[in-house]
Amino acid sequence: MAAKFLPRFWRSGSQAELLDFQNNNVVAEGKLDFEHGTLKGKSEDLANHSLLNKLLRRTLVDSPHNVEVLQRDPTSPLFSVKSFEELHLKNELLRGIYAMGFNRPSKIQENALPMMLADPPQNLIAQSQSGTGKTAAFVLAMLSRVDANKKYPQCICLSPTFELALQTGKVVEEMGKFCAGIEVIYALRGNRPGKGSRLEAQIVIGTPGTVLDWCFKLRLITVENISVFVLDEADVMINVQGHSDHSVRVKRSMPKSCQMLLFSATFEDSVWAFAERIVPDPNIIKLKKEELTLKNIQQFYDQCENKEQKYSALCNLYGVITIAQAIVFCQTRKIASWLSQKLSDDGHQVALLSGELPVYDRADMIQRFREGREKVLVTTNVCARGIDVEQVSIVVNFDLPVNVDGSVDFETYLHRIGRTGRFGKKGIAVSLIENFFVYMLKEIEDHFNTKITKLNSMDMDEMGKIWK
Ligand SMILES: Nc1ncnc2c1ncn2[C@@H]1O[C@H](COP(=O)(O)OP(=O)(O)OP(=O)(O)O)[C@@H](O)[C@H]1O
Repeated sequence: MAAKFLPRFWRSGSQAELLDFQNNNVVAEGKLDFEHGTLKGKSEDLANHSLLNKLLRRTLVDSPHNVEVLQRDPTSPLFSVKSFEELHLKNELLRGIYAMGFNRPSKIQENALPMMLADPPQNLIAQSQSGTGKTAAFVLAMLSRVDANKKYPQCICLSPTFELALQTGKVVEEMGKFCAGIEVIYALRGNRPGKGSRLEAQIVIGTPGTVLDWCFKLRLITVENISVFVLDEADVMINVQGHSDHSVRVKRSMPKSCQMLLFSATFEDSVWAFAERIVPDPNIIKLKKEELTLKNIQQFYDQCENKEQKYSALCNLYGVITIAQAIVFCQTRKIASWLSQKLSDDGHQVALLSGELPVYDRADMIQRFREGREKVLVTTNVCARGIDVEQVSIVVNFDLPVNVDGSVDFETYLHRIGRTGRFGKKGIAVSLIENFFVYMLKEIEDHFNTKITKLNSMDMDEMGKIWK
């Protein structure tokens, strides 16, 4: 079955790559799916962050918080499982899960899986941060519900972009590798089976516009046969123009008996309103995000005359920060590339993580950093948001984060710095401030009720103290 299980895709001649997941060879190319919607600004950032997280994630994120469960029928008993065996899965599926190295369900899976696999099927809205096991959970639900003997689409999974759809497909491929006769097909731009052709794959993964076309324009999918409808990355989805409407139209065409599952990493009101349009009578599962804190972080600042003096200060710091690993934050791409170039020209080894880099190159860069092959990463907010590089011990603010009106962006300050002191580890943050902006430090101290200590980067003895 493994060979038959390769993704089917018709080459479109654009840029991204579709891999043959068994052999890791490029079997096709494509591009981020802009199709009927447009991906720009915030939505592109969100989709890229999500993709980056997926590309980089090797293990589960362990949340310290408890799962909150709201049952559609509060009187029915609440089941949770501590092992995959308790779910009475097909043997070949269990083999697939163990082959992936999963020993036991993640926190969210403990509650979500019994609901998702219940008979009669139950609808679910689940929210938890990236990396907590949502994808694995709904892939398992799809694989356990399909009938391998029936050669037509039975599950639909909507993803916001071409790339994210491929990532989900990769999990289906891996988890289902022992499931004989189950196939997945990608409803993505560029992949166009002829009108009237018969689809044999049971699982369809695609972007909303193309799935809609396959259901109604091309009549490749008989909607009455769909028993599981998954909408993944709802928070990214609603930010792509056109995707919400297309998703709602696909959903409306599903039979009443179809199980509806919706997942999101965040849950603002807009995501919630959208979720309610997609999923009737839902059970709801939420897992709080790990909260960032400045508790374990020593904060310093050095006051400088201008950009050049900030640069000298950073050079003086270089020896100290490369004892560990550091991220240097700049306010704009332009400053980030100027800085990394200047540091390299002066013989310092640094890597530039720029928003101009394609996502796969960014992932490579972050991976190199994680492996310790790069010691200093120069970047901007946009690029680094949402990426956790746990071993970072030092954050340097080459520029303090500010909002468009010039006021301090406290949230970004916390996000930049909060990452250094995670899991109880000690972190160090150094902000380089031009004279005119020193007042901002006081605002930060007041806002977080914290202390930022003055440092003189010209005094090497003093610099050594930051590690004490
Ligand atoms: N029960 C489990 N045991 C061990 N590892 C798991 C388990 N479930 C998922 N994983 C792994 O943890 C990582 C995150 O899981 P998954 O991708 O399902 O999370 P997610 O919440 O969907 O995150 P994202 O939205 O970023 O994809 C993946 O590498 C996945 O293989």
